[in-house]
Amino acid sequence: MKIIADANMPGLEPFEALGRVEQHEGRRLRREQLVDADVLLVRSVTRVDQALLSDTRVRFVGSATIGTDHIDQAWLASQGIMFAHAPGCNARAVAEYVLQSVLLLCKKRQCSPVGLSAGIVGMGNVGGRVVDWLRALGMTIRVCDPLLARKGVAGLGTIDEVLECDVVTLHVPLTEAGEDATVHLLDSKRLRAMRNNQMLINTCRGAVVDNQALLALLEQGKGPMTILDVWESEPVVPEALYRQVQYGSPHIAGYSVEGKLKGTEMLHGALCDWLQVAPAARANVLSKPFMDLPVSSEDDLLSLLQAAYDLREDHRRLGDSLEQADPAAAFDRLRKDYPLRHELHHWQPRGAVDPQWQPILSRLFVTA
Ligand SMILES: NC(=O)c1ccc[n+]([C@@H]2O[C@H](COP(=O)([O-])OP(=O)(O)OC[C@H]3O[C@@H](n4cnc5c(N)ncnc54)[C@H](O)[C@@H]3O)[C@@H](O)[C@H]2O)c1
Ligand SMILES: O=C(O)[C@H](O)[C@H](O)COP(=O)(O)O
Repeated sequence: MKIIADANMPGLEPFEALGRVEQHEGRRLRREQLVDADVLLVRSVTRVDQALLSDTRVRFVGSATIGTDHIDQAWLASQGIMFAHAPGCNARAVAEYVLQSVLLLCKKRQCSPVGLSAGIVGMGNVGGRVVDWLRALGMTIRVCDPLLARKGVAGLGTIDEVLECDVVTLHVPLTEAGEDATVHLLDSKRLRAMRNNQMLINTCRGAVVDNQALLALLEQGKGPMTILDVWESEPVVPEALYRQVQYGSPHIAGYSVEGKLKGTEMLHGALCDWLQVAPAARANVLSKPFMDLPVSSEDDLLSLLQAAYDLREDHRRLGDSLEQADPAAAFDRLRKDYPLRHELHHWQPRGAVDPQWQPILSRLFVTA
């Protein structure tokens, strides 16, 4: 069996027991490279559709990502090609990014997040965790998720109610059709209704926010304080927009070691199920290193998060990449050569905990 996988996919060793693994650059993958492949494993930069797979031998496609907007699932189903992805794999990494973003923005505004309102758009794997963590931090929560509302989940608001909150964070899939389509969910009108003492964080997909409208607003000194991990024109990041946001990063909110490995591991499980073979036993988990917990202020919590991962570094690196001759290639290189970054549960917390900070810290250090 021939397995073609994205070059940025770690942890492929277990697949070697199932077939011959070849890695290729995901953004440049061509149909000719797949003609005699049986299995295709991608990340978000490969568009998987008829143009890529017609007249190939591929019968199983896996995407080691949460998002699936790059996959034409209807076409795969029509061809009887099995599809699997990795829901929730990097949700903790994204939630840690969002928590750090909230603390960074509050620090810039010289305010405390406690008592501020947080509006969460989309309450799935990531949004659900963000709701739980920001509530534990002492923020009041409003959520908009029309799909959950139709399933009977109570207490949800409308998008426009949620966009009134002090902090707005986006966690929806990118969808282009239907009444819940999310493309340009934050269009020019909705963005213009936001005040400049609000904060906006986008870690889902660039096109959920109309980037041109956002830039126009920010250039006039209006609009919310903004953090963008995702950009409408990736791998191109408009320098003007980068200069206007408080922090910007190259689509890496989910790039923890654990999140990436879990994505690959979930695909391995799905492929073994499909092949009806038992997955090989996994190696024992190593004991966890200690991390001291002197948290008695928001600054301490921010330092703790930044000891594991510092968003300001990603912002600086993205800025440097925009100075290079080919910024789009530099964007991809930043992602390919991304430094090792662990989720907080990689460490074992040590030391007395101030009761005020217990709710959030207990959530950060558990594995679930
Ligand atoms: N930046 C990154 O590295 C990164 C990492 C992981 C995920 N993501 C993106 O974040 C998205 C969300 O991740 P997730 O794991 O929470 O996905 P999920 O599928 O678990 O949850 C998405 C939620 O959005 C809701 N939703 C759909 N349309 C909506 C709308 N119009 N308004 C409000 N809610 C709506 C759904 O009902 C669902 O509850 C993914 O689809 C992916 O595109 C980005
Ligand atoms: O949807 C996701 O899971 C993330 O956006 C995705 O993992 C980003 O990383 P990439 O797949 O592009 O390497």
